[in-house]
Formats: sequence, C-alpha cells, structure tokens
Amino acid sequence: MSTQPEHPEYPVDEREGPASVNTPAEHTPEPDHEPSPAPGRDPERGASGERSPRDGEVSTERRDDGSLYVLRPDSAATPDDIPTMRPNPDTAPDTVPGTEVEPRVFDAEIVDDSTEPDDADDGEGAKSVPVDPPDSAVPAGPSGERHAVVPAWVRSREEIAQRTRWWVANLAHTGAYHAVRTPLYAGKLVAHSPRGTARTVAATYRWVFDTEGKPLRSEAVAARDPQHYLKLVQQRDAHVRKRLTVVMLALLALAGVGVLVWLSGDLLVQLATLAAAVAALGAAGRIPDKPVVGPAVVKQQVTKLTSDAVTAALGSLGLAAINQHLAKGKRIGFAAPITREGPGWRADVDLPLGVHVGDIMDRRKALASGLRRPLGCVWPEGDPSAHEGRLVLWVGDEDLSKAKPKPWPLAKHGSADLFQPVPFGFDQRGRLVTVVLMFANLLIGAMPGAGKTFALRVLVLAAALDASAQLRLYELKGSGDLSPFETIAHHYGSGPDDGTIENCLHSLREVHKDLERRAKTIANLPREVCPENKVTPELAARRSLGLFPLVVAIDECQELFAHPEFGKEAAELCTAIIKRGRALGVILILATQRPDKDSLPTGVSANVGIRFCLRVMGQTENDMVLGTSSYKNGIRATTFTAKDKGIGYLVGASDDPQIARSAYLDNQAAEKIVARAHALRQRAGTLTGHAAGETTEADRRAAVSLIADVAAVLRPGETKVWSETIVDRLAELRPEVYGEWATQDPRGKANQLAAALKPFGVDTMQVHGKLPDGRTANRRGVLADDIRNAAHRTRRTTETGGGEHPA
Ligand SMILES: Nc1ncnc2c1ncn2[C@@H]1O[C@H](COP(=O)(O)OP(=O)(O)OP(=O)(O)O)[C@@H](O)[C@H]1O
Repeated sequence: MSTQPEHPEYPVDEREGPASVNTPAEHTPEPDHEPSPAPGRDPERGASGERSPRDGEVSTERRDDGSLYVLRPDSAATPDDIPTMRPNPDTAPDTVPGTEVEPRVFDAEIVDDSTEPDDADDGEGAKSVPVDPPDSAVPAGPSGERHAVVPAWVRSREEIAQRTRWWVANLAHTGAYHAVRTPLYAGKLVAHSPRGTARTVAATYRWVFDTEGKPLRSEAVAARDPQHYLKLVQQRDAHVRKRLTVVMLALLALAGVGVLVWLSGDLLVQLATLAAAVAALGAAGRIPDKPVVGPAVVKQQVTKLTSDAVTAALGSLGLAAINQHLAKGKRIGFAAPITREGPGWRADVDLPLGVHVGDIMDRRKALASGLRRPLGCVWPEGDPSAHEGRLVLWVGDEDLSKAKPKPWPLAKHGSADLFQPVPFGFDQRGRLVTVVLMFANLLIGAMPGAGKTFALRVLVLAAALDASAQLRLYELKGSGDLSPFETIAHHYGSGPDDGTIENCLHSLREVHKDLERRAKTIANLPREVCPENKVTPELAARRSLGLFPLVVAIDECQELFAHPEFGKEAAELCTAIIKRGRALGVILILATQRPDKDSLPTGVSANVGIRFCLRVMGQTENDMVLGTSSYKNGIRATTFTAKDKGIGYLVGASDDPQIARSAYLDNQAAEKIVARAHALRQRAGTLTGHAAGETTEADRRAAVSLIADVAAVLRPGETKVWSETIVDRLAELRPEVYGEWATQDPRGKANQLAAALKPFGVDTMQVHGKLPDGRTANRRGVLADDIRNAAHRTRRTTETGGGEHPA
C-alpha cells in the first residue's frame, strides 16, 4: 500500500549510532556503557566528541538554525552521490550478511556536512537531510521531483468537474453571504462616512496647499538659504494654483452632477447617487482593523506535521522502550523526510529498538492525543517491506469519519465490467480504491452497525451494472437492505426465517451443481478459444455457453452457517464454490457480523481472496476476517472506532492491505443505480428469474415454506384448527408475508387459506371448535394431520427433485 522510495544499501558496522537506528543495526545489541556526552555535544558522540553513527542508520539532528535533519552515515558518499545517497562500494564498510537495507532515495534537500564545521567528523562523513517540511510545503513535492507538464487534475475529468463544482458553490455561497449582509454593510458605511468626509477634506487640503513641502521650506528658512526658499515657495504657489483649479473644477462637476440628479426627479437615481456618495465617503472612513466586509469563506489552516510533534506524540504513549530511548537523549529516527501525501502528511518513522508497529497501532487514540489531532486524522500503519519497527504515519488534514463521502464514480452514469477493476471506495488519502471481482471471492466482516451492508451493496451495485452478471442475493437479516435489487436479481430473499435460509441453501446447491456444467463446458472448448481453462470476457459474453459471471451475495451469512439444519451443508457448498468457482466465473460475496468459527466456516475464511474488515472487537475476529496473523502483522481493524463507519482494512484487492472507506450509497441512491442497471439488462436481455417474474425454484420453495409455516403454527395436541385461527397465527409468525391476510373477515381468511393450501392437496372443511367465550361453533378449518403430511411430502419431493439449471 505504501509506496516507498528506493533506498541505498547501507553499510553496517558495530558502532553505536547517533540516534535511533535503522534496520541492520536494530539487531546490534546496545553497548553496556554509554559514553558520557561532551558538554554541548551530541550525547550520542563518543567521549572524544567523535560522532559514531551506526552504519545503515538514519537519525535526526537539530541544527543551529532550528532545522531538523536526517543524518545518514555514508562515509563514501561524494557530493555527486549525495542526491541518491548511494554508498561507494569501494570504501563502504562490509555489510553484515542478512542485514542489508533496501536501497532508498532521499528526495529532500541534502546538506553536505563538510560545510558544517561542527559536524566535520560526524560519522566519517554523515550527510544530513532536513526532516521537517518547510513552512511553505503545503503541499510542495520533494525537490528533485519533476512536476507534471500538465497538472494531474487537468487530466482528470472528475477532478475538473469537482473543482468547478467547488468554485461554483463557493461563488454562490459568497454571493449569498454578502447579499444577506448588505444592510449591515450599508449601516457601517453610513457610520464611517463622517470620518470619511473629514479624511477627504483633510487630504484634499494637504494636497492643494502642498503641506508635505512645509518641512523643506522650514529647513530652507532655518538654513538661511533665501534662494532655495524662494524657489520652493514659487514651486508651491504654482502647485497651489494648479491644484486649486483642479479642485474647483471637480467641485463644479460634482455640483453639476448633483443638480442634474436633483432635476431628474427620479427618486431611484437620487437615492443611488446618494448611496454611492455615502459609500465612497464610508469607504474612505473605514478602520483598517474593522473591515466593512468580512470573509465569507475562512480558509482552513492545515497544521504541519513535524518531527518534534511525532517525537513528542510517541513519547507520550507510555511505551517503556520509547521512553528509555528518549531519556538517553536519542532522537526518533526518520527514514525519509516528512512529506505531503494526498490531503495529509506522511512520516516514515523508524521506531526505537524493540518497539513494534503494533504497539503504536494499539495506542492510536493516545497517539492522536499526543499529536493533538482528532482520532480520524491519525492513521499509523506498518511497512512490512521494510521491517517490523517501520511506522508509516499518515496524518490527514480532516477527520476521515467526518470527511464528506466522495461520490461513487458509477453513481450517475456508466456501466461496469466485472473482469475490470470496479470502484469500491476511497482510502484515507482520498484515492479511489478498486477491486477486481472476477476470479475472486469476498468476505466482509465487522461488528453490527459498522457498515458491512453498505460495503456489500457497493459491490452488488457494481455487479448490477455489468449486465451479463447474474445476481443471486440473500439478505438474511430481513431489513430489506438489498430490496432495491429485487427488480434485477435472478434470486432474491430477505429474512432470517427458515424458509428464506432454505431458499438460499437451495440457490447455493444450484450454483454448486452448475460448477460441474461450467467446468465441462470449459473443458470441451478448443484450447485456442480457452487457453487458460478459465472464463474469459469473450466466453462470458457468449450467453449460449452459460459462462456469464454469477454473483452470489449473502448478507448476514452467519444466519445461514449457524443454522442447525442447513448450516453444515451451506458451509460445504460455500467452501466448494470458493475453491472451484473462481476460475469458472462464480463470485461469492459474504458479509457477517459474527466472524467466529461457528458462524464462519474455516473452509470459507481460509480460502476467500479479498477481505474487508470493518470495526471488530478482538484479535480472533480480526484474523478470522483478514486472515491468520493479520493482527500480529499490524493489520488491526480493532483500531477503528464506532465513528469509523464504512472504514475498514481491505486485504487482497491490491498487493498491500489498504484502509478504505466504502462508497456511501444508501437505498435511495441504490434504487437510481439499479434503475439504470435494469435498463442495461433489459437491453441485453439478461433479466431472468425473480426479476423476470419467472417461477424459479426459489419461488417454488417460497410456496413450500407456506405449508411449512402452516405446519409450524400448529400447536402440540391440536387435531383440527379453524382457518381464521391459522391465518392469525401466520400473520403473527411473519407479518411481512401474511399480515394482509389477517386484515380480512373470517370468511375472507378461510378463502385465502383454502386457495393457498390447494396446491399442496390440502382441503379445508367444516370444523367444530370453541369460541373465546366458551361457546362452540362450526367454521371452515383444516385437519392438523393433513397439514403435517403435506408438509412432509413436499419437503421430500423437493429434496429428491434436484435443482433447476440457472438460466
Ligand atoms: N461508507 C460509509 N460512509 C459513511 N457512513 C457509512 C458508510 N457505510 C455505512 N455507513 C453508516 O453506517 C450505518 C450502518 O451501516 P450498515 O447498515 O451497512 O451496517 P452493518 O454493519 O451492516 O450493520 P448490521 O450488522 O446491523 O446490519 C449506516 O446507516 C450508515 O449511516
């Protein structure tokens, strides 16, 4: 995730370094005795005053001018070498095997210590790189970096549109702000106008009578220089004559305008002229400290991140190893100058020996407090490509949880191709985060309310905009969060009830069965058509082959896997689909709020390719979603807070784990996008199953669930029940399905139930029963045995009937 500049290979030796140390020397044991620092010298220097940096170290030093420098021991570097800081192989000390450091290029200004008399003997030629960004560095690139000929934002249509929108909004806001305050401004101008009149008269008087020349004339008098005095007086008289004429003419002109305005008789013109005059005099009388017009937009000041702030924050974490390090007078090491990266600052910190990035991540809150920044601005990460103590600290200008969500690129227009990256969200630096769904499976996990469904919805929306993709969507919470997709989904189900879960299982059975067909289809294709033995965009486009992308998304999948009856089979099916479906164009997306071994089969959690983990409470859940050892490696979704909605670690979508916030698309936004997807699918002729109103196997199963539901509401020992009683109980069981039935009168209820039971071969009849007041009556009803037998029969038929071919 974090892109590092190139490093030079640092030579390694056994000596004590000037400050905190970089990788190779981190394994060098600390000497027992610290040489006592000479007065006024760096405490890291030896008794002789010689600075002895540990080779391969990068450390910092405060110079007399207050700048902080990264010190790099590079004994062999010549001025020519310095910009890339590559050591001279001939003179560089031998490297301890296995302790080499990746080559690194420092982008910041390099200061040759030969120009610093104090540092002449620093570590045999230590070179310094300023760590702190200059004051003006908001957000200048590092020196040596070539600026793009055409700025990046000019090349991005999205950025141009974004900037234009911002300017237009800004302009509109500024206009409205000042328009509302016009009466206030007018009042202020009127109040200032007497002072303005006095100032104008005084300034005119000084100009006409050349009062500035008075001191010169007085000097000529004091010097008893009549000639010079006369010359000055003549000059002044000439000036006064000319200027008086100008002023008289101006006054006449003004009076003329006044008379004309007066004679015009137009009140509007008169008032406008008066207002202009008062405004002009008011402006002349304004007080510099109290401007008449205040700013409509206050520019946000971005706080600079400095090495001192980072050091102080790390020192405030209460970590013994850091405190000891600082107490010895050592400085925190910086592997590179602090730079701007996106809308924030990036510091590459080498933590003191023995401190692990995880130690810092665990104390993100304390770190934010130490930096005096909101928690949502502070994002510590590890850099496994360097070493366990390399901390990449990114400090944003704005709290990520408060930042306005950026629009999803496909929200307004466009379609998607699941073989290509689809937009998923944005990282904390504002960069678009994409995922390639094809040949991948996805697991989303988090505690309730962290943003799983929103994240899943973004992915399903992307899949929806690929008209060739078939969608099988199950939301097992019953909240209707995926209901906008009903119009385009091949299979759709919502609810935690047994019926929906069974439908979901059946859909998985179909998909699992379809894997065989897909595999056979691919195996039978000529090698030149399918060289890699997997679905290609061309093959997916040939509808007749049935190799189109098949997206199965299950929200709250713990309801399925933890189901006492269906869970085991579902786990086996999902594991098989994840393992075999990838190459065959089947994409499984699972979201769960209970990532534990009972609710998430290990076969699934171990094999899934892309993982998105929002806020979780502990290491087990973290590793269950993100993969084994993730927590140990510093990838900790436990660091997210309740405010970090939609923010999580995304692993497997790119080479490195990313922190991403899923695009914010609520149900309303989803409905609009789905309407576009529907049109695309209609044109492509790919509206099938539930979306096309076909009676799919799932629908048939929905019918099955009716008889199961009726059987479920029978009470033990009941032999016959009135239809109206059954309908009332059904409405209680599932109000969303049977609620309407119960609104009818007893006869209506009986007719409704009779019609619904007919397909199952169950007839209603007159049944003798008791009214609530104890009286008995004959009403339409069913025999409990008929219902139980029909339910049993129907289940057996379905189980032995096999699945339907997904079309
Ligand atoms: N990307 C996002 N950006 C901003 N807010 C978000 C984002 N994603 C989710 N949220 C907020 O978080 C709330 C909860 O989201 P969501 O319903 O997806 O959570 P969940 O984890 O699925 O919850 P549950 O487990 O209870 O179903 C949403 O109502 C929304 O306001």
